[in-house]
Amino acid sequence: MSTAKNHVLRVALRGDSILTHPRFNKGTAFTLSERKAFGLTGRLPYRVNSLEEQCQRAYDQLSTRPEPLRKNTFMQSLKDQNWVLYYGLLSRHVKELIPIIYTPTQGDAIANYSHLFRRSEGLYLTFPEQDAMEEDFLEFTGGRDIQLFVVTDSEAILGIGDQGVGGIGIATAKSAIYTLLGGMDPSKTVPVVLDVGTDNQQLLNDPLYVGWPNKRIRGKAYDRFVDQFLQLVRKYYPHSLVHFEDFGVGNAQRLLDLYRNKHAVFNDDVQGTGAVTLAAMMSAVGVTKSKLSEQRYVVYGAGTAGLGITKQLRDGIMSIDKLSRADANKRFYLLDRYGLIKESLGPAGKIRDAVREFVRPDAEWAGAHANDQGEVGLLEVVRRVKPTVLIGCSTHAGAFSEEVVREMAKGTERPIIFPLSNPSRLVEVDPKDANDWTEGKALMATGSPFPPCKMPNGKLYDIAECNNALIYPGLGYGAMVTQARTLSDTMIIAGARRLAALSPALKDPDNALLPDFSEAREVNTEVAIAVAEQAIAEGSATVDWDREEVRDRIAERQWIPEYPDFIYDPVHGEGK
Ligand SMILES: NC(=O)C1=CN([C@@H]2O[C@H](COP(=O)(O)OP(=O)(O)OC[C@H]3O[C@@H](n4cnc5c(N)ncnc54)[C@H](O)[C@@H]3O)[C@@H](O)[C@H]2O)C=CC1
Ligand SMILES: CC(=O)C(=O)O
Ligand SMILES: [Mg+2]
Repeated sequence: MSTAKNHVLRVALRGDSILTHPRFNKGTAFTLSERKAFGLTGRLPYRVNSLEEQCQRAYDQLSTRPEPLRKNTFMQSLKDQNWVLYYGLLSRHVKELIPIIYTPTQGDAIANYSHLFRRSEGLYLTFPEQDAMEEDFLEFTGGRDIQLFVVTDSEAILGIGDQGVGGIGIATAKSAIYTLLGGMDPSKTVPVVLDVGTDNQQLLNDPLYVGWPNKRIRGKAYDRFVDQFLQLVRKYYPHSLVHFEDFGVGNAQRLLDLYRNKHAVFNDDVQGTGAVTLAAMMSAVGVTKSKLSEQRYVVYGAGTAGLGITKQLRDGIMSIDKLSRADANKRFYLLDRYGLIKESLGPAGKIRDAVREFVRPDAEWAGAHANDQGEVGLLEVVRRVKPTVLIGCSTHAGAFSEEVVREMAKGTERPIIFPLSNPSRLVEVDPKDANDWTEGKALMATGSPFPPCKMPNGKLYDIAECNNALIYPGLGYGAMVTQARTLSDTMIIAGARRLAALSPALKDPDNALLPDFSEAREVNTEVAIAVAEQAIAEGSATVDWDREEVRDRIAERQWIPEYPDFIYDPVHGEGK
């Protein structure tokens, strides 16, 4: 709740109102004088605890719950009660608890949202209520200083598809990560779900489903609804950042392109995933002592993340190795459900406009082994292309089979293999298997956490977690804190380069390609600094800081989970 130690806050609430308000509640940590001033003496047991003691107690309670989903519901109820304690606990156990409040466990919580539902959190904008959207928006935001909206329409949640209203759980989780790892003040962040219905039949059949039980709205009506929301944001919060999360493949890139020149918008699945993968790739080519432009990239799953990664790597090749766009594009081979994306898929309507730049010429594939429909599969692509890099974002578990991985290893000394699909069960290859099949030569990164692998020399190889959470809080915070008008491609590349510069593999090539998640807060702060410096350098920042003061300014402003001292002020205090 504070941005600095010994911060003082004037608060207008008292009695039960302050105890039940998660932003202001301190529970047993209210001091004796605060208890008197806020009418709490009879409402609390005698002993005053420190935050440290509260965290210890909460951690003990959490530890009695063996299953991750039960830990997740415990954390959720802690968040409903006391933000400082929730973030205090998380920040003391970052690596252990991120998988509980985020992927993979949050995916299960979202899939069970209507059954686990206890309390609403965030802004629910529902299609049939669109006429009242402005009223609902204003009622919720209540004139508060909002800096960030994290919005989803729930069509493509974390690799588990359309989750209807339950998708609010990704907006709340991504917001919490902004606070935990980026230093964003949680009272200035709004998670939003645009409930435009769902095509998930299981949810539609469920009598307990709490969302709008209707088929998903598409086309112009959908666009108008999304636009209505964006107009409100632009009208009332022109300096805010809008973070799009887990929109479907037909909308993610399209909405980003539509709004990027009108407001500071960011699509995490496209840009965040692209940026973290670029950083991991820079680190991998550092190990192989080669260049980004010298790789042959096979990207399996050309959806939102796959294409976002491809474009970000392509932009990286252009800006770092100075290749032309056309030459950089040629380094990529994309595959989707119909195999390799090549010209002849076009007439059958199997190529999305968005991937056109990366379509391979048919002539190049004359004589290739194909199925009856002329589709060329992954193994054949690997045989012919001899990729140095294989990236998975397909949700096709096990797609990188032993045959594929061994074939790849024949063509390159150190295969760079990034199976990035979430949750863990959908990974394209278990890193342990890829490690065995390549005799420890593979350089790997995954989307969810995996245990280290044993290399033939007996050393353990840590698997980098190439998840956008290692970078998006810093990208967003850097843009937000400088009130940048846009989060530009150059700001994103600056963030990715800073992340790559922190890679443990720079010290020892046997180390992980990215910093460990236990350091994710420090890492994201560095990313935020790089983004802010770039925003200032390119003139998109609206603050008048010198580049040299960025680090100090960011440190001053970051929200940290510590209790401020409260002064009761019924007239001017916060919380009224
Ligand atoms: N590590 C990270 O930070 C991130 C990981 N992801 C993960 O990437 C995966 C994909 O996410 P999105 O791109 O948002 O989904 P998406 O639905 O936009 O893309 C998936 C693509 O894979 C294709 N695909 C599905 N089955 C396939 C198969 N058998 N063979 C070839 N292609 C196939 C689909 O046609 C689609 O184009 C998910 O598991 C998601 O959790 C997404 C964003 C960030
Ligand atoms: C990590 C993430 O954004 C996803 O899996 O969708
Ligand atoms: Mg996502």
